[in-house]
Amino acid sequence: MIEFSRVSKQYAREVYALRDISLSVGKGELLFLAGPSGAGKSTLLKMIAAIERPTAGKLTVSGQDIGAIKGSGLPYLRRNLGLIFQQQRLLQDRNLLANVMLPLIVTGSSRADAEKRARAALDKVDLLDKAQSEPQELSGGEQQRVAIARAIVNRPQIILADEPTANLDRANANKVLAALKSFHGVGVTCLISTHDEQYLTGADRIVYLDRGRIVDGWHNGVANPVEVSP
Ligand SMILES: Nc1ncnc2c1ncn2[C@@H]1O[C@H](COP(=O)(O)OP(=O)(O)OP(=O)(O)O)[C@@H](O)[C@H]1O
Repeated sequence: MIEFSRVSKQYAREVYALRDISLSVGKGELLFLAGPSGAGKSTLLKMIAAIERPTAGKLTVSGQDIGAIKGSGLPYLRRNLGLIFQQQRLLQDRNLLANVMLPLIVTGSSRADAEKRARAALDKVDLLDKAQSEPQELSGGEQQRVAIARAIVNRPQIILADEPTANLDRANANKVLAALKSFHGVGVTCLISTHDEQYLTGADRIVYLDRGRIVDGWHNGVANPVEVSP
């Protein structure tokens, strides 16, 4: 479903965020992307959403070639993606229900249908009782769970979560990960990035990045020297 074939991303002349990445992610897989700050995790996730494009190699997502996708193809691609990125803050002057309804309203759902589905999404992240609260009344972990509800309300096939546990204590981080894993449990493909090794225990599949390359492991902030990427 997601296929990186010798993909590189070069931002400036000397800045390679990703180098020669080959990676295949199947439908319904749960994959953790690990690696220290600056390893290229955000860039890799942004490329799947065509926010950034490869500068070499080929990336396909659900059969679409990301390097070749035109502006008119982006809404179709992104309808199938649930994005949980740091930059996408919640609207502070609207309650949780309105925040989660928004992606449905902008894609033309009726208010009644949007409300029904937004309530179901809030229920899945265990926040239905706070539907009328405003974001600033919530803890960081609760805000992150609202962001998950907003990302999944369109029933995407793929969820991309960039450091969803950043700035959370262990208990809240575990709740956020449990919410994400529950969507994986119903067949959604999930890619989750983290620079924090403690959240990787029990993960089915971990891809370690270091300085833009896939490496075979990474412990206490240090990459194992053997590279598995060609
Ligand atoms: N828009 C950009 N322009 C130039 N360089 C960039 C840009 N975005 C990222 N980079 C560089 O690319 C490299 C990889 O960055 P990226 O944000 O993908 O890493 P990361 O693993 O997600 O790090 P973090 O955990 O800190 O978010 C870094 O050296 C970064 O400085």
